[in-house]
Formats: sequence, C-alpha cells, structure tokens
Amino acid sequence: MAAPLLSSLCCRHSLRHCSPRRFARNDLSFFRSLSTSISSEKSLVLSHVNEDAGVAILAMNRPPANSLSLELNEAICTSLKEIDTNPKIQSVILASTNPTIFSAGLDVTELISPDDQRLPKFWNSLQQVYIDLYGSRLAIIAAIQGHAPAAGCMLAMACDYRIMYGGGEGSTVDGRKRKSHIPTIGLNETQLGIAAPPWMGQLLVRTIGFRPAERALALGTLFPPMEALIEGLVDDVITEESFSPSADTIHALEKLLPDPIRNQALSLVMQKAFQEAELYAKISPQARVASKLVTRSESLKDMIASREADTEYFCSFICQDTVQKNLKKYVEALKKKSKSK
Ligand SMILES: CCCCCCCC/C=C\C=C\CC(=O)SCCNC(=O)CCNC(=O)[C@H](O)C(C)(C)COP(=O)(O)OP(=O)(O)OC[C@H]1O[C@@H](n2cnc3c(N)ncnc32)[C@H](O)[C@@H]1OP(=O)(O)O
Repeated sequence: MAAPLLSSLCCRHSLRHCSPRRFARNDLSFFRSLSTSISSEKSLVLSHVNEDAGVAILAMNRPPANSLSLELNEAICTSLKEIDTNPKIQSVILASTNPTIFSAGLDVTELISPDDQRLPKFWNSLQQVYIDLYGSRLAIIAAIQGHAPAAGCMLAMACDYRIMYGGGEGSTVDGRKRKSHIPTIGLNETQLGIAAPPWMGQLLVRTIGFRPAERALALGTLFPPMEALIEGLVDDVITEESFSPSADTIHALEKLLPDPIRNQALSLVMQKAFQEAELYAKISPQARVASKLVTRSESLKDMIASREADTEYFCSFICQDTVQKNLKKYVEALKKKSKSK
C-alpha cells in the first residue's frame, strides 16, 4: 500500500497528467456542469468531477457525523484514486454533506471492544487516507463548514489549503434564519484519555509550529475559527453574514444539483474553496507537485517506514483496560449529550 504514495508524488500520475484548466471566479456553473458522478461504497462519499474545469468535489456522506469507519476510510481512498487517475483533474475540494460537521474524527465505536481482525484493518485504512491525501498529486482544498475534531482535523491538515466557516446566523437556502453554529477544529484526543498518534501529532507540529502544537496536543484544544486562523491551523475563515443567494439561483441549483451537495454549492465556504481550487489549478502542475514533494516527502517516508509498528502499537494501546474504560465513558457522554438535545 505504501509504495504508490511517493511515486504518486513523483511520477505515477504526475506530470504527464497535468493540464491546468481555467474557470471564471465564483462561477456556480461549475457546480451546474458537474457531469460525471462517482459514488462509491453505498455513497459514503459523493464525488463529482468536471473535466472541463479540471476540478472535482469529494464530499463525505456518512450521517450523522462523518465519523471515520473502516468503510468510510476505504470509500475516501477509492474515490480519491478514481479522481486521481483522471488526467484532466488538478484540484479536489474535500467537503462534507453535513453542514455542521466536517468529520467527527474516528468512529469511536470502532475502538470499543474491537474485533481483533478488524481493528488493524481499520487503523491501516486511516493511515491510507492520510497517505493518499497528504501525498496526492492533486491540490486538495478542505471546505470546513462544520466541526473537525481529532482525525477530522487530520483530514483537513492533510489537504493543501483549509477554509473554515466562521459561524454566525446566516440564512438557509429557503431564506429562513439558520441557528448559530460555530465549528471547532483541533486534535482533542487527550480529552478522550488517549494521545494523538505520533504521525498526527507531527502533522500538527508541521502545520502550526512546535510550541503551539505542543500545548494544543497536551490540552486537546479545539479551536474556534478565528483562533484556528491565528494559529495557522486554517488558512481562511469565511462568515456568511452577507451571503443571501437569489431565489433564481436557488431554483436553478435545486433543479441541477443532487440533494446532498445542493446547499453546499450555495455556501460561501464552498465558493471560496472553488476559487482556491481554481488558483491551484492555474499553477504549473509540475512546479506545484515538485514543491509539494519538497515539503512532504520526508515526513511521508518516515510515516510509511513506521506504519506497521504504528498499527501494532495502536492495537495494543486501544485494547488496554484503562483505555477501554475511558473510551466507553466518552461514548456514553457523547450519546447522553446527543439525546439531551
Ligand atoms: C505515545 C503515543 C500513543 C499513541 C496512541 C495512539 C492511539 C490513538 C488512538 C486514537 C486516535 C483517535 C483519533 C480520533 O479521531 S478519536 C475521535 C474523536 N472525536 C471526537 O472526540 C468527536 C466527538 N464528537 C463530538 O464532539 C460532536 O459529535 C461534534 C463532532 C462536535 C458534533 O456535535 P453535534 O453537532 O452536537 O452532534 P452530536 O454530538 O449530537 O453527534 C451526532 C451523532 O453523531 C455521533 N458521533 C459523534 N461523534 C462521533 C464519533 N467520533 N464516533 C462515532 N459517533 C459519533 C453521536 O453519538 C450522535 O449520534 P447519536 O445521535 O446516535 O447518539
């Protein structure tokens, strides 16, 4: 599994497949003209490509929280691979069909009283998601509309650019006021009584720097959008106060877009993500991929070299009595909180 990674950065898809495409800014026709849909593994992921634009969208679609199960991890990898093999695509927007949760991180139920055959497969699938995103020849833009704790934050950090919704009331597409929602992002594992896996912690260090990462990892800090921006955990924060789509646009999009991403096409976060995808797609793909190699190849090689040991350590760690006890408590609290709403 590991070998294709660096070759994907160096040569596999790379340069012969790279032909940048142009779009008009803020062009919703991009979404209208999404023509090729790939849905994989019971549509846990919705993926659409627009070859003319050179941009794809990959939306996680596992209600209620896009928590990362073995199957969702595999679906993300399958979908990304399909997009990746299309030589006409240069950028991907990684999004969620859930407007308030990007991804809740690992499916914690995978960790409780785990099946000993499934657990290593599960961990391997998460490692693969990281490798495939972080090492992709594609420029991947995270459109973070909602919460992104723990491995949800990892997904975002493995992208090339992160745009986060800044909160606020905003309007729904049918014109009603939307309940205020302020998403958070961070590696909160210590709050679950576990530590972030080393490669995930190191990714935070590379993203926000040593000292801020050291503190955030210890405290399990979940950053609200503006703090995430200040720390450098996200690259852009978008508020939707001034965003009110016209009825005509809504009507047109209702007819043209599939349900799960219809609202996303109207969100400013998604439009910004599209602009950023466009920006990356304009850069010489050879130069862009080579620069990605400079910043990412060493850490990827290290991660791949320690992959088996990481899996072994993870499996034995998770099966410890105290860890199981902490996780059970955590899940009970999560369910209780959800029921009390
Ligand atoms: C020295 C080195 C040591 C190395 C050791 C390595 C070991 C590393 C091990 C593990 C690494 C783990 C990384 C992770 O990703 S752990 C997962 C962490 N995730 C979380 O803590 C997030 C938990 N969820 C939340 O905080 C909220 O759900 C939130 C995402 C903020 C959304 O809140 P809200 O909109 O209010 O939604 P609800 O809380 O009501 O949730 C809706 C339903 O979704 C279920 N849910 C939520 N999160 C998860 C999850 N992670 N897994 C499974 N299910 C989840 C929740 O129970 C609700 O479902 P229901 O209504 O059926 O109860």
